[in-house]
Amino acid sequence: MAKIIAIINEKGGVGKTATATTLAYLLSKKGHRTALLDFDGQGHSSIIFGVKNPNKLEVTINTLLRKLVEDEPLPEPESYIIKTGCGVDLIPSNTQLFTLERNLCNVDFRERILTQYIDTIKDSYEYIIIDCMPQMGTPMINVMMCADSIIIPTQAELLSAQGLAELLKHHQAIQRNSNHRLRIEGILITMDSPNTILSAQVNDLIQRGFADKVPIFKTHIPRSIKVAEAVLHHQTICEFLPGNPAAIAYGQFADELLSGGHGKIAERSI
Ligand SMILES: Nc1ncnc2c1ncn2[C@@H]1O[C@H](COP(=O)(O)OP(=O)(O)OP(=O)(O)O)[C@@H](O)[C@H]1O
Repeated sequence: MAKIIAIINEKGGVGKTATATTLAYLLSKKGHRTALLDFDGQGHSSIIFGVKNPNKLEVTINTLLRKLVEDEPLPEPESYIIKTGCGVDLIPSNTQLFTLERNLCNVDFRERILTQYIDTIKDSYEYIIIDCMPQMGTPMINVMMCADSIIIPTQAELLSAQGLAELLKHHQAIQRNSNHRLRIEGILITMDSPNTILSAQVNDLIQRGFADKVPIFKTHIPRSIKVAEAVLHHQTICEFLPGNPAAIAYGQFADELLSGGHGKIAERSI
């Protein structure tokens, strides 16, 4: 049965998609049966994994959730799960997902629709990685209800770090009241520019604010323009340029995650 790991931060542009796609890629390369659920209406994970125009797809996660709400049978997974070239199975998304919050508002047990869906594919994988949308609300509560754990990418800048406290409150409430197994794998610092004053200050802020509350990955992902360039080639940085410092750091992050050795003290590993 799959471990469900959600990549969450309600702030936009902090590296959720880069982290979700790269982690899924690395897990698959290590031989784990891995699926990536694109749970963001922007469909960026779908695009990185080779979907040219997500809005032309017939079946996306939104279609599947709508069928569950309307008590209709789901199509066979083989008919809609996209087998990507890099070995990851993709459950795609497109702009229809932006209507999910509104469509769920009068639905009974609306916080558990995604759990219902995940239950239908969970036995086929070792890992299901969820790339989340940058906002809280019913769709994100659905994610926290079905996930085993969450990773919180945070850009090394002040405004990104400030949103963390709010997210931790949501996590605590859901863990206490509904999904007791939901744990935080850790905060992952992304787009870091080591050796800058800003990076040192934000790192210090995150340490002082959170190190006694949640684990912080020792590995930081450095900023590299090549991460954005890889997207143009529909690839993650690890496939596009395995020797790039961000690719190497993502590899170290994946090892840290799998070894369970990510502690509470963040030391620079790069
Ligand atoms: N380590 C990095 N170095 C440089 N650019 C990066 C890095 N990681 C991500 N980016 C770029 O930063 C932008 C935002 O990253 P990404 O899409 O992963 O963030 P996100 O949190 O998923 O955004 P959103 O909230 O909009 O879904 C993208 O253009 C991406 O290519």
